[in-house]
Amino acid sequence: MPYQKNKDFHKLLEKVDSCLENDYPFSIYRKPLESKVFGVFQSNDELNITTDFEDKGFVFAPFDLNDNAVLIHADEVLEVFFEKEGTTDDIKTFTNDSGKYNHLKLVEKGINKIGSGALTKVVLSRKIAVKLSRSPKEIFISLLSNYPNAFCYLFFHPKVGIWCGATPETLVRIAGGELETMSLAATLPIKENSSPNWGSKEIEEQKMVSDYIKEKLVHSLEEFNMGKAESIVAGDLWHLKSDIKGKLSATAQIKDIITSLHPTPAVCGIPTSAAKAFIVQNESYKRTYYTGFLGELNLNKEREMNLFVNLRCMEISDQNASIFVGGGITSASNPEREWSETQNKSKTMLNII
Ligand SMILES: C=C(O[C@H]1C=CC=C(C(=O)O)[C@@H]1O)C(=O)O
Repeated sequence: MPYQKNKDFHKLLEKVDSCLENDYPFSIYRKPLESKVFGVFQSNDELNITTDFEDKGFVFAPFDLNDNAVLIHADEVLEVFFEKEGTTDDIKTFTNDSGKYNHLKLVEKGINKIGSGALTKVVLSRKIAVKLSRSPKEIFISLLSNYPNAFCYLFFHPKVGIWCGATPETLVRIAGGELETMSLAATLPIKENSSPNWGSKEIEEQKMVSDYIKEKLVHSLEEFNMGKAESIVAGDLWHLKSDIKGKLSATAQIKDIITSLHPTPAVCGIPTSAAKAFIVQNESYKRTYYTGFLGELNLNKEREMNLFVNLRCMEISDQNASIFVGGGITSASNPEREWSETQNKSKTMLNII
C-alpha cells in the first residue's frame, strides 16, 4: 500500500467535521515538541463542569474560576501521528493601530496603580477583531506546522464556542507524584542571528514570577527545585523561563495546587487578588477563557494532569475571530513599548489565519 502522509490525522479531522455538524464537544491538541495529536470527544452536547478537578477528561477553564470550568468527557479518545504538511507559513502580517489610544491609557493607569503601592505587577490585555480566510481545521494544521514547541489546540463546545491557540506556558504537569511548572515572563521580538538582550525590567519581571510561584507551592511540595532563567522561543518571540520541579506531598490536594497557581503572575499580577480586581474593573472586555487554562485531567490515571495557560489564542465565530493579547506591567513599563509587545504577540495568530 502506498504511504499516505497523515492518513490517520485526516481521519481525525473527519471526526471533527462530524462533531461540528452534530454539536458534539471535542478538543484536539498536540503537546510541545511531540508528534502525536490527541482527540478527546464527547458523545452528547451536555455542558459538564468540574469544580474539584478530580474528574476525568479535557478541562477548559476560564480566567475567573468563579465562572465554570468546562469538562469534555472522554467518551472517545484518539491518538494519531502528525507530520508537518507543506512548508512553514511565511506570511508576514501587518498590524494596525486600532485600539492603541485605549491600550496606552490602560497601561498608564496600571503604572499609576503600581506607583500608588497597591500592586507590584499587573498583566493588561486587549482583544483584536479579525476576519478569517481559513477554516478552524486549516488553522489547526497551520498551528501544528508553525509552532512545534507550543501546546497547539482546537476546542469546541456548542454552549461555549470554538477556541484555538498555540501557547508557550505550562500551568502544571503532575505524574507519578512529581510536579512540573514554569515561571514565564518577559518578551522580546526575535531578530535574525542574534540572541535576546534582556534589560533589568525583563529580568526583574521574571524573577518576581519565580519568587511568587515558589511562595505559593513550597507548602505542597516535599522537594522544590527552580532552574536558571533561560531564553525560549515562542513563535517570533523570546521569553524568559525557569523550569520548576518538585515532589507532591502525600496530603497535597489537586484543587489547592491548581488554585494556588492559577492565575499565574504571568497572566494576572502580584498580589493576585488586587491585580485581578484591577483587571476586571479596567479592561474594557471580559477575558472569559483567555488566560484561563486547558488540558488533560486524570485522563490516563488519577492524579495525573497536563495543563497549559490559554495564551496566544483566539475565539472563532464563523469567519470572524477575536485574538487576545496582553503583557506584564511593572513600575519600569513604558506604554508605547507595551503596545508594541501586544502587537508582536498578536502575530502568533495573525500569521496563520
Ligand atoms: C499575557 C501574555 O503573555 C504572558 C506570557 C509571557 C510573557 C508575558 C510578558 O512578557 O508580559 C506575559 O506575561 C499574552 O501572550 O497575552
